[in-house]
Amino acid sequence: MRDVRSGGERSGLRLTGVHKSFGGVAALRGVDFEALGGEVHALLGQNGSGKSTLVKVITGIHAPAPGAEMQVWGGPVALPLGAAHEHGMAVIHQDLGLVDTLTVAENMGVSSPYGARLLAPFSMAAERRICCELLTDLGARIHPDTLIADLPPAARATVAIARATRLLREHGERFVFILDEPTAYLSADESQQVIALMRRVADRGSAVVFISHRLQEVAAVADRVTVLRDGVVVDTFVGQTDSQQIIEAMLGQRLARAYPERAPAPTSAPVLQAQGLTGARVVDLDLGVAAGDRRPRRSGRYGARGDPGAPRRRGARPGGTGTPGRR
Ligand SMILES: Nc1ncnc2c1ncn2[C@@H]1O[C@H](COP(=O)(O)OP(=O)(O)OP(=O)(O)O)[C@@H](O)[C@H]1O
Repeated sequence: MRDVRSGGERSGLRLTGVHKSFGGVAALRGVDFEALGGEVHALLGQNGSGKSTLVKVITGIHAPAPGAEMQVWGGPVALPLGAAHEHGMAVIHQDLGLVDTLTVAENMGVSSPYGARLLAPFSMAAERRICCELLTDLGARIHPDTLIADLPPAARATVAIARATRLLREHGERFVFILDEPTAYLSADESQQVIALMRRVADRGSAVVFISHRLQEVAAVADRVTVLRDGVVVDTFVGQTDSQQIIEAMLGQRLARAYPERAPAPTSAPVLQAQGLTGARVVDLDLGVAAGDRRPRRSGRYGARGDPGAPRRRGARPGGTGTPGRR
């Protein structure tokens, strides 16, 4: 179902009529998007669907074509936006941007208003106190003198959000956080903790935009899901999300068509068979291919690109997330 009603007073971020092209490539084509305070709003789409471009328009990195409008907490803002943090908005990127060799409090200090102004007096004691206050507010018990390098991933994400809050609250009390694939390289346990963190942030009144390719996580936390396809918002799902519907919206076709049922396993004898193959990217591989096979039967570890056994490259999407990539 498509839902374009304004959230009224709860509207943390509202964009209408966003178009953005790069030369001949139309990255966004008339996008409307709204994130409400108190909600986690997942922004989904296949690679190249326009998610990053939309975030860059929101944060002022890209200027949209004339005609686009944006409101933050109900107040109109001029586009292209100047400094997003002055409007209470922060993007938390995958790498979090923390300095591993500094402590939690020092990281907060680096991006504090004092840090930014450089000339203003800086008190480490005050920084520690503020740090504890912000972390406690996020429900975290992290000592301000802990080195970032010694923190587990979910705690680091908490510090990144606390640090952003440190800066944002200079400009207001209500915030919009955009988390760009924060769980992409985390284990299931760690991801759960980051998801719980997002929930807490939203429950404290902020609008949280969650960009992810992991549909199970989206289903676990999102109050609304907006799907972009080829630069167009094709659907917004409210409440309980049905992964199949979301995938179909992302693909633009029924799943049955996109992934037809596999042909029954061939019964004929293999025309090619190999056992115990080992090489640069293959370990003890048994392989059998029969006439009519769509996929060879195999066992052993196979390190080819795209295979679940392959070492994951940075930037590659983990397999088995339920999200089909563009093929
Ligand atoms: N700076 C740019 N110059 C030219 N084309 C661009 C630029 N940025 C994005 N595009 C194009 O705009 C379209 C949308 O890209 P965008 O990066 O916004 O998609 P995305 O949904 O964020 O993808 P991903 O999940 O891979 O990050 C793509 O066709 C992309 O190639």
